[in-house]
This record gives sequence, C-alpha cells and structure tokens, in this order.
Amino acid sequence: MATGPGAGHRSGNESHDPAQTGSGPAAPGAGIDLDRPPFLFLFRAVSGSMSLAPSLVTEAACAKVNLTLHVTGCRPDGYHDLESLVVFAALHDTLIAETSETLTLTLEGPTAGALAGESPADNIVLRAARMLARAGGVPPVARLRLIKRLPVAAGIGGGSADGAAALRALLRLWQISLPADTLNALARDLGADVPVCLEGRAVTMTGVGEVLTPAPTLPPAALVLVNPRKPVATPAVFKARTGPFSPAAPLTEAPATAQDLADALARRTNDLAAPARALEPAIDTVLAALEASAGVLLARMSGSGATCFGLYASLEEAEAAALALGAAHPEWWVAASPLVDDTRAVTPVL
Ligand SMILES: C[C@](O)(CO)[C@H](O)COP(=O)(O)OP(=O)(O)OC[C@H]1O[C@@H](n2ccc(N)nc2=O)[C@H](O)[C@@H]1O
Ligand SMILES: Nc1ncnc2c1ncn2[C@@H]1O[C@H](COP(=O)(O)OP(=O)(O)OP(=O)(O)O)[C@@H](O)[C@H]1O
Repeated sequence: MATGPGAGHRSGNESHDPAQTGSGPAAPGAGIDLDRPPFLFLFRAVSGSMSLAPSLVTEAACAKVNLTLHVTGCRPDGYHDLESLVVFAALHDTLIAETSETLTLTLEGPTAGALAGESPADNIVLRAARMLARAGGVPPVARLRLIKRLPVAAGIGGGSADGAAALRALLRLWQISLPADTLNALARDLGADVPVCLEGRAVTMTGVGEVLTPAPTLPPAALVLVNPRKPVATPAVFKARTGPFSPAAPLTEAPATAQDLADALARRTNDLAAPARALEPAIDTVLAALEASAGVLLARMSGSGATCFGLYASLEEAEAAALALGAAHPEWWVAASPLVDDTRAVTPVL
C-alpha cells in the first residue's frame, strides 16, 4: 500500500531569504517605546527596506477526484459541457519554486519516468509559468522542481494539479496579483481541469470545467484510489463516448454521513466510465476489486480513468482496504486518503 503523503496543516512552506528579512523591529513590550519619533522613524526605515517576497515556495499539487461526472453537451469547438462533483485527496505531487535568473524545470519522483519521452518545454508547469509571467508583466524566471508521485494520464488531474500548483507558487514568488476572472481564464487556457485544481476545494464544476460552485458540505469520508498503471488519454475517451447527453444532476443537499453520500452518488454516474472501460478493460478488474473490498460504500471511476476510487466511512477502513488491494495487486498504484477540505492546508511532502 502507498498511503501517500498524508493530509496535514501547512506551516512555514515559504522560506524568506535571510539577507532580505533582517531581524525585524523589536516587539512591543520589549523595552522600546515605539511611539517615540526616533524609533518610529527607525521602524519605518527597517520595514520599508524589508522585502516580503519569498525566495522559495512549495506547493502540494493534490489529486482531484470526480465523484460524479455528467457529460451534458458538446460545443462547436469539440469541448464538452460537464457537470461534476469534484473533491480532493491529500495525495500529491510537490512543486518547489525558487528565485532564479532563468526558467528551468527538473522532474523527479516515482512517476516522473512516465514523462521521460516528452519535451520538458511542453510540461504544464513551464506552460503555466510562461503564461503567468506574460499576464503579470514579469520576466519568466524561476528554478522549478516537480516531484511526481501521482500516476500520469490517470483521470485524477495530476498534470492539472501541477499547473495549478505552479500558478499558486509563482503568484507568491513573483508577488503578482491578478483579478480572479483573469486567473480563472488563464487556468482554463492551460487545461479544463486547471481551474478546479486552483480552487482546491470540493465544488460542483460546470461549463467545460471553469464554472465552480461550492459543493454542499460533505461528511467525513475516505477514499482508496487505484490505478492499474495503464495510461488512458482523455481526448480518446471523450471521442469514444456515444449516446445521448445526460441532464445535470448536482448534489444539492448535504449528505449527513458517508453512507448518505454513497447513496447520493449511486443515483448518479460517471458518463466517461463506459467509453474508458471499452478502451482499457483493466478498469473493470480495478472496479471489481474495489467493490469486493471490506467496508467499501461505493466504487467508481474518476474523470476519464483509469483511476477508480472506493468510498469508505473512515480513513482506518480505507487504509486497511488499500493494504489488502496493494498486497493482492502489487502491479497497481494503490493509495488511501481522507477527503481534503482545502488543498492549501495540505503540507507538501518533499
Ligand atoms: C475529464 C476531466 O478530467 C473531468 O474533470 C476533465 O474534463 C479533463 O480535463 P483536462 O484533462 O484538463 O482537459 P484538457 O487538457 O483541457 O483537454 C483534453 C481533451 O479532452 C477533451 N475535453 C476536455 C474537457 C472537456 N470539458 N471537454 C472535452 O471534450 C477534449 O478532447 C480535449 O482536447
Ligand atoms: N506535469 C505533468 N504531469 C503529468 N502530465 C503532464 C504534465 N505536463 C504535461 N503533461 C501531459 O498531460 C497529459 C495528461 O496527464 P494528466 O496526468 O494530467 O492526465 P489526467 O490525470 O488524465 O488528467 P485529467 O484527469 O485532468 O484528464 C500527460 O499524458 C502528459 O502528456
């Protein structure tokens, strides 16, 4: 089992350049009268020379999970209208951004090999950096390090989360602030799942992925994510989808318990599951194994697959199920996680 990086609370994930921060003014009550003009002048002079810009920022790029996914229409440009209940797991890639005079990206971590054949310039992290620099009117310079742990082309938005993490990190590193609409549009241009990953909280996602409405409060629950280590290309799955579109069926009431949540999900669908299963039959094996696991309340596919999730009432049950699934299928990527309220509160694992 890979229980993966656990949820935690962010603390001190920015490090300030000691040369820039200095020692700061004395605290009130430390024997200095800050109201006396010479000290007031000194205080202003010191704070005026201090830079609040961090020289290093780390961000957790958390896995997104589509608990439901209704394809409600198709647009002239080929993109589909969706309605999806999206939540986040604590499992994450880690993005580290440092000040530099050039723009560089290094890839490491257990799943980085899946990107070995691709040009680093095409990596969504560098695309995000270039687009944000242009929008913010700053030079595109940073030393970026991406630690990849999430499976690639897996339906849990690993690349989208990396792109969103790059935006968040560089907004802070470069001290840029953009209007929310501009940032949402920039995220959308990077990929349909990037706006939701930037939001990082449970939402009902509509449009092609850019319209985000807070989801009803969800009960404590845990997930097991299972990927058969077979990449599935999102465009191919949308292309293979046939039949009528679904009506939107958003969750409007807060489920009181994990079982209530499972019951509500059971009345809804992932419309991409059928085409994905036709393209990658290993999804059937994964779903059957999750459905047979002890304590599972519901098993479904996330996004365009092939990752499937099992829903459990507690993290203990999810971890026990992940342990058993991982032992029975060592060739699979298996991980347990609580549902995360806000991905900004997840401490990035280095
Ligand atoms: C299936 C989901 O994972 C659900 O959250 C997302 O909609 C996919 O988001 P994504 O991978 O970020 O998608 P993009 O990289 O923007 O698009 C990849 C391809 O998926 C298809 N696509 C994607 C999103 C969408 N709303 N309609 C689509 O038809 C298009 O063929 C597109 O060329
Ligand atoms: N940092 C990145 N991590 C993963 N894939 C990336 C990254 N940058 C670019 N890519 C490209 O994006 C493709 C889709 O990868 P990703 O892991 O985001 O798929 P996914 O989990 O199916 O996403 P979604 O659920 O949003 O459809 C990869 O096959 C790769 O070509």
